[in-house]
Amino acid sequence: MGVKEQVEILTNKAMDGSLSLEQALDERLNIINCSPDDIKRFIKAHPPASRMAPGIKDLITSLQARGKAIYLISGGFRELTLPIAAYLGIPKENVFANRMNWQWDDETGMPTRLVGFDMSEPTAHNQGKPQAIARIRQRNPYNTVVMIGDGITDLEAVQTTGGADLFIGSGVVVERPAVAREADWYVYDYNDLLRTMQRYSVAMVGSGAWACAAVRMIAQNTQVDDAADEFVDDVRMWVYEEDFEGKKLTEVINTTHVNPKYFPEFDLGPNVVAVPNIVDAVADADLIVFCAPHQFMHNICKQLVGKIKPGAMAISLTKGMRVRPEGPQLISQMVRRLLGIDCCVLMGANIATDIGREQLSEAVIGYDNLDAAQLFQKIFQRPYFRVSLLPDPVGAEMCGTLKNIVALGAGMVDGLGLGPNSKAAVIRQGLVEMRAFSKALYPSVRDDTFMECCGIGDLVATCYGGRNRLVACEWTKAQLAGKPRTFEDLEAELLKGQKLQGVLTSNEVQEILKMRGWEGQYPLFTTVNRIINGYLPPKYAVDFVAGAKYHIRRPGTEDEEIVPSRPKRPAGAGGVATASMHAA
Ligand SMILES: NC(=O)c1ccc[n+]([C@@H]2O[C@H](COP(=O)([O-])OP(=O)(O)OC[C@H]3O[C@@H](n4cnc5c(N)ncnc54)[C@H](O)[C@@H]3O)[C@@H](O)[C@H]2O)c1
Ligand SMILES: O=P(O)(O)OC[C@H](O)CO
Repeated sequence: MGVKEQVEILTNKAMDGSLSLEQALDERLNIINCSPDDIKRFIKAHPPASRMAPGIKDLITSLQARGKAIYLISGGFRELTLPIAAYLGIPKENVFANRMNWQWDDETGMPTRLVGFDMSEPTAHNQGKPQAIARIRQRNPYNTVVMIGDGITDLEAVQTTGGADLFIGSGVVVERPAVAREADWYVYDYNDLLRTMQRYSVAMVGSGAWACAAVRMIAQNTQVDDAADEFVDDVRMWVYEEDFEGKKLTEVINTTHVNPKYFPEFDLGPNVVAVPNIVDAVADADLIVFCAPHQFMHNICKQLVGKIKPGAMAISLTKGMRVRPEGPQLISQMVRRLLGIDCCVLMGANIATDIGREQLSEAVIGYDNLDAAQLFQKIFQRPYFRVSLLPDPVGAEMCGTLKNIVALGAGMVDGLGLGPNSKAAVIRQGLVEMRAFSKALYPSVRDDTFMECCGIGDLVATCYGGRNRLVACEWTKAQLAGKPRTFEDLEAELLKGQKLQGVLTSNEVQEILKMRGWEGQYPLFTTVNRIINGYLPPKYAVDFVAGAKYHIRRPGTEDEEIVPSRPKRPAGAGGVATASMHAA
């Protein structure tokens, strides 16, 4: 009988429990009696790939992709187990196996002859596997440890206090009746495990330009079918139903895979399913992406109360906030409050059409729950869309909200026909006020967040290429031409159904500034607000310090009136500040 057969017999005796592990090791030592070169030759002749049970590599890859830690605990030898671990992508610090003790050559310092085993390794003894698991648990606060194996010594892992919580017996290579009898679950094919692992279903709530660009990326990611696939292919998208050229918009999207009204240039993908009923759209979703204009979000959330799958997680891409008598509320806070689920945010310099064109863009996921953030990162990350994680969700969302006010100022600069220096001044002051206001409301907000793509990055992109900038620019030109138009009118004409966030946000933020007596500390925010409400002419966009110095007076009427802060100076005509007031 050859060495291989003799070792196999001993291994089987140890695995079916008829020989103690210590005895089996001793006897193996006598049989093997190998040198380091013998081991090298063995590994070369029998590379790890040739020694794998079918399906095990895919199973491990898939578990790791879900963030599960994998350990290899073996009664075999470390020298032979490490190459297998490397092949399976298991870090060597996660390997427990027996260590060989060598005789060393005094001259060369090289190992020459096997002389025994390191008996301090838990795997050198019976009950060694539960001991190894106990060590793992001491070092890591895992909630659940599952042992998968085919031997009695693997089964012991679950029969001992402090060991594994569940044992899955394997009959993939060899079936041992005692193991099959006692296992919590017994499989003959690792693909059975793979198939039963949870896959996450994703829903998008919203169907405007950014919602469509985002769902297109998600659908590209969920469509990938490989061992690491964690997501159901189809993505359900709630569409606020409307007619488009005589047909229902949802029908048009489901037949053409394009949203012709809000994102006309781009194919969303065959796996995006437009759903007109919001409850149907999210009912089965594990991951819910909110991306609707902020003014609709409260009504949206109210419709979903009690309709969300237990354990679902959310992310908000919406930029804006809500102001209630009891104080401000960010959209993610509203989702959390009304729906009782975790909600991260995704914020960045993300102009929808550029992302549709697959131009490089950056975003952060602001999170409290790292596991949720990592899952969401997987559904958004594309080669052209770099997503990083930021543990400051409030800071990120405040950036996304407030930059829309600054973008109005930047649009005014453009409408006034001024150049980059003036716009830079508005952007710089805007960033200062964004940071100050965010920290004043939420002291935990981090300074560094404003240097991220959700801060300065988004501010620059929006002030040069956003819709708020565009509409404010045209509004300013109309004012200067003496043919004033309203923001609503220009929004409808220029954006064709898309929604501006900046004007509402400016009014919402100004309400907070007024309530707290902070207007003077935020001259750009205050001046922009006064301009869009007709109290100051657009030229104050670059003279915001002066613009904010006017007091608002309520002379016994509901109407606000702007007057200069220094009463003796001459005022302009009527209640609206003019250039002559500023000259004062
Ligand atoms: N467009 C962008 O480039 C972009 C980029 C980043 C972030 N955002 C933010 O994403 C959010 C969503 O913007 P968008 O670009 O996806 O939308 P959008 O402005 O392009 O479209 C408006 C959407 O609102 C929907 N709608 C209209 N009336 C509604 C109602 N009563 N109730 C619910 N929905 C209604 C429309 O069907 C449409 O889907 C906003 O907060 C925006 O600031 C937009
Ligand atoms: O087009 P805007 O002005 O709504 O801005 C779009 C995005 O917020 C840019 O990141």
